[in-house]
Amino acid sequence: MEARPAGGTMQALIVCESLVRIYQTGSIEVQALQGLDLVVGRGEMVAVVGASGSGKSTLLSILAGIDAPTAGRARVERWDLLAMSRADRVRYRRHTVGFVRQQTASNLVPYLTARQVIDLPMVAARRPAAQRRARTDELLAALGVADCAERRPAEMSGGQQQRVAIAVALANRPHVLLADEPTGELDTATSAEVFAALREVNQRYGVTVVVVTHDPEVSGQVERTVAIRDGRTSSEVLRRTATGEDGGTHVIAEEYAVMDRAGRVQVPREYREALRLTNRVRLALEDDHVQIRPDGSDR
Ligand SMILES: Nc1ncnc2c1ncn2[C@@H]1O[C@H](COP(=O)(O)OP(=O)(O)OP(=O)(O)O)[C@@H](O)[C@H]1O
Repeated sequence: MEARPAGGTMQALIVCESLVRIYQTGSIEVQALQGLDLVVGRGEMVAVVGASGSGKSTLLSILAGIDAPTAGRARVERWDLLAMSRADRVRYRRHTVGFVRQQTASNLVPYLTARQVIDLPMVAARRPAAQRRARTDELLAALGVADCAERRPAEMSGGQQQRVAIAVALANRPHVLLADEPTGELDTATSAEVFAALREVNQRYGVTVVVVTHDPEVSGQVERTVAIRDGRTSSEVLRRTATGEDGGTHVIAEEYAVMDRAGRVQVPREYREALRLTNRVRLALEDDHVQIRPDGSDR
């Protein structure tokens, strides 16, 4: 598969520009997002990584319509997430996005079977019973949990619970599936299985998937990984498979810095430290690249 620039050649489904979210607790202000830029194309599967506190969950809550941004732009399909009424928000959360949380138990209901819990969002959307039953059977099969249909969460493994949670999130055929550390509580083998399920639904249903993860192994399985640092998108890794001279295929991963609309780029700390780039730097336009050099005027 070809690597592509961030949403470049595809129709953009999610567009965040200079997104800001400030939390105010008493007199303390926390800037969880500080001008984040992100474009996700329709049908893409993107992993979002970053240190604890970098703003990943905040981004996902905003995209899920659970939280509202303070400033900037955030659009998902036709929805402007900064200008939605309460009723819009309910409609958006019911039909446009599906959400899977980290805590396996919080995605399900202890006293409901898998079949009953997958049915719930469709009841809320007033779908006819026959249609609901068919969709439930289809999702249980697609996620490999048909044998769990009549089981309650306590009778399922963590991996099965998360696959049922994905089925719940997909019940109303959303175009976007958001998952916040869906494999955080699972062991490596089970994580791989849940991640494979996300990939499977991404390909089978064409649903756009944004998944937050701490797990580098998991993020290595998607074509595009977006790194957030201090509430901003700092870099992206694009992966593509290429055929070598020996005829074998291998994966090439290339890291890109992300430039915002104002032309700002974050220079990685290792680069800054290696060349002692501080405060002022010299920029020079070359034929096919831009050069950044230490100031030098003080030496
Ligand atoms: N409701 C809130 N009120 C106040 N501050 C908050 C709130 N939610 C998040 N924050 C702060 O915003 C920043 C970003 O938090 P966020 O949960 O988005 O980070 P994260 O990258 O998802 O972290 P983790 O990987 O630990 O889940 C943190 O400094 C956090 O303490």
